[in-house]
Amino acid sequence: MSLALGCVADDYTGASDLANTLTKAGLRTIQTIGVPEEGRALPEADAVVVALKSRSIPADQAVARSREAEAWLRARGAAHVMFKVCSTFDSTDAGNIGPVMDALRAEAGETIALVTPAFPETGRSVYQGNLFVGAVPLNESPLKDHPLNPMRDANLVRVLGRQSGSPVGLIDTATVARGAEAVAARLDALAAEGKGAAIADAIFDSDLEVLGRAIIDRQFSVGASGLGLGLARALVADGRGTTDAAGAAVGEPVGGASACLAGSCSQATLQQVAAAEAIMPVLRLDPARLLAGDDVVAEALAFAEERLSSGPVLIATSAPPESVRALQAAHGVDAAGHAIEAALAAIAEGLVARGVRRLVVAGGETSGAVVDRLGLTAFLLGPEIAAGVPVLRTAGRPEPMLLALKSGNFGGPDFFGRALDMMA
Ligand SMILES: Nc1ncnc2c1ncn2[C@@H]1O[C@H](COP(=O)(O)OP(=O)(O)O)[C@@H](O)[C@H]1O
Ligand SMILES: O=C(O)[C@H](O)C(=O)COP(=O)(O)O
Repeated sequence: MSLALGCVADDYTGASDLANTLTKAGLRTIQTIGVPEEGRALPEADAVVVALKSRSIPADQAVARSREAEAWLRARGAAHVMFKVCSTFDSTDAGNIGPVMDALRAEAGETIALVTPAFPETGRSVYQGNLFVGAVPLNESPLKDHPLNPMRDANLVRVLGRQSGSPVGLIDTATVARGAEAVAARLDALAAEGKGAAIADAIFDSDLEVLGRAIIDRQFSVGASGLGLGLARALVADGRGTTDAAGAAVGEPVGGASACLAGSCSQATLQQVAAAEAIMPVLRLDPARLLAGDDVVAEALAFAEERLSSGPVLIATSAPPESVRALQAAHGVDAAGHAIEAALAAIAEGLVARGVRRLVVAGGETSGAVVDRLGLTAFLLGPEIAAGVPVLRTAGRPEPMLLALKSGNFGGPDFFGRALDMMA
């Protein structure tokens, strides 16, 4: 395997989001869960996205796991490694974007890293270093109420500066408009000033193409799917991609039952769960009962068992911000989050034991818990369900499954039905 591009992603939904973008741009891409075991045979690919569940763990653990993934990618020919973070820069002042960036930049032998979470296809843009979600700054968007990392500062130069051990500069939109050489020159100038990172403005895909061209021959960058698009288009333009990769099929249909799980509490997921009630049985779990020790998992599996032969079901813990805050006040943010993730993962395992082979999961941390519990190790990319959300086919599992790992903020109100239709 000689990779054109290697990516280390800090959560599983973000990994599949990026893998989808790279595939559409013409790179044969596979997503692995963690670093593959030594000697593990993988399909031929131009790019590999190594998915880690490292966004919300202690920074030192995130750094160690990211280093392992970066080394595995370099050993397979990846000249450029991109650290994939959330398009809404999901993180806290304790990390992990800054600490992981600092470590991987050092491993790459670079003095500065270009950083941008811009992803215009989903309404993420960066202007004067400020991240916008649609028309509003990050700190006025629903991300201000995220259960694990509420985003309360839109200025990424400040946000990353609080996380990184090195000063952070800005590559503004006027510089980007002047083209790749101007961006490269600005990066070098900021490095000469002692900056270790530069937030790059980007509003349109054309800006991301400029950024991709500017850094494709460097060794390291940090971004979301938008920067992945820019890098992929630069590689394909250089003849280092495979133009027939877009929309790769997922092979033979997969039989069995279908089910959906939702742990995301994003505004988009709340709307999608509500809309799903019109097309399938929906069970809304009470996390307070779960945390009080009631066997909510058994109740959920009994609910599913009675209905799976007739069609898909949706099991959700998703709740509005005020309910989330109340539960967290009573039990703690991490304790509540981990308990709910573990419960949804146990439910997923029970669903598969009851014949589910097509599974839709809403939420990044939720997807990580579910995929790890099911012991899935790699995915092939299928068609796109919604911007940033592809159909995934398991690789290496004796009996294949189809999954959709939906980033909390992605997809329209009809997402669950649309995903199941595309998997059928
Ligand atoms: N009703 C709830 N109250 C509190 N926390 C919840 C509730 N439902 C889910 N959670 C937790 O909120 C977090 C959602 O994170 P995640 O799955 O990454 O979703 P997103 O993709 O929207 O960020 C998880 O830790 C999950 O366990
Ligand atoms: O928004 C993105 O860039 C990715 O899809 C992502 O990282 C989503 O993370 P989430 O936790 O599923 O929102």
